Amino acid sequence: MSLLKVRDLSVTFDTLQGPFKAIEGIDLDVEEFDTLAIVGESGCGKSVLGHATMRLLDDIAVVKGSVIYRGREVYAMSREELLELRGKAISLVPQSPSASFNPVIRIGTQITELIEKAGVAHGREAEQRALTYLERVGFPDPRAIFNSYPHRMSGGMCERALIAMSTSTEPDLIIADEPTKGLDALSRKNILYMLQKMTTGSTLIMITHDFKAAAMCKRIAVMYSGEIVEIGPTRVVLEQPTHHYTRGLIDAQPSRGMKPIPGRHTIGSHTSEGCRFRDRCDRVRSECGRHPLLRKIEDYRMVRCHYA
Ligand SMILES: Nc1ncnc2c1ncn2[C@@H]1O[C@H](COP(=O)(O)OP(=O)(O)OP(=O)(O)O)[C@@H](O)[C@H]1O
Ligand code: NI
Repeated sequence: MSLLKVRDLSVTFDTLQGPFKAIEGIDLDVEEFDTLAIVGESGCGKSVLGHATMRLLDDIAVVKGSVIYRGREVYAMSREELLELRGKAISLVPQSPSASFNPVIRIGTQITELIEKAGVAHGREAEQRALTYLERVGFPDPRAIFNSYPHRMSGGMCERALIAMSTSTEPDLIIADEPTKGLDALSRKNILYMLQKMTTGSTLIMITHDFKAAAMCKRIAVMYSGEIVEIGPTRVVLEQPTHHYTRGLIDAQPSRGMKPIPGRHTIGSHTSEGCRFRDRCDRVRSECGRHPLLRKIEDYRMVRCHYA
């Protein structure tokens, strides 16, 4: 049984300009101890997918489809079940540390509270656990960090504390949203090392722009304009991308000369039929006027292109 099973998931936001479809037709299976990177240009729906998985989107989001965690439908869970899911089973490391830490409450107090709320430990024991996790993420003086305020810490330190907090309840699944965003090269390397160490023994979904970060995951899913366009083992996908968008993204990486993908990433306006990437694709043919399905091309490998 998959740990997480997403079926035909779509999210539409009700906006002043009308309905805005952020993700559509997402199918995903994540096995226990799997590590999956989700990549794609800004606005393609990565964070929306992460939040929808935990039923964290607000009411203006219309969610269709299904998210099944350990055989249970997340969208049919009671309030209590949801609290348990978010407190203990799945942990989201949000895109900006400032969104998860209150700047004026000591780091230690916040981690301790989370541990207590999840029912993992209480009082002194919870505090001790917070200290242990701060130590595990490499703070040489965990007590000093425990007593610090988030607004006084650097981005890299905050991200590290966030990883300590998110793993302190020992969740089965960790969804890390852009853990290396805005960090310098050294902090980035540290955070990736830490994330890898701290998620050993759990399942990880890492949302990222950074292919170096993605490379630490066993599998990679590439999203374009609200859809998954390619998914497979990371090494194979990065070495032999089949979708032209994946190829474009790889060539746009700094290590590959930052060659930009021509054209603009259109999001949310999927009124027209056909492949969403066709305006930017250099092998477009008449067939591309038909919307391609995500289809299997090899074992464990799927792509949404008529010509792959
Ligand atoms: N609450 C909301 N209301 C309306 N639109 C939203 C809302 N949240 C997200 N969106 C839109 O949905 C689309 C997908 O957003 P999302 O944050 O998932 O992108 P992303 O792939 O995570 O991008 P980034 O890499 O910049 O974080 C964007 O166009 C965004 O503006
Ligand atoms: Ni995002």
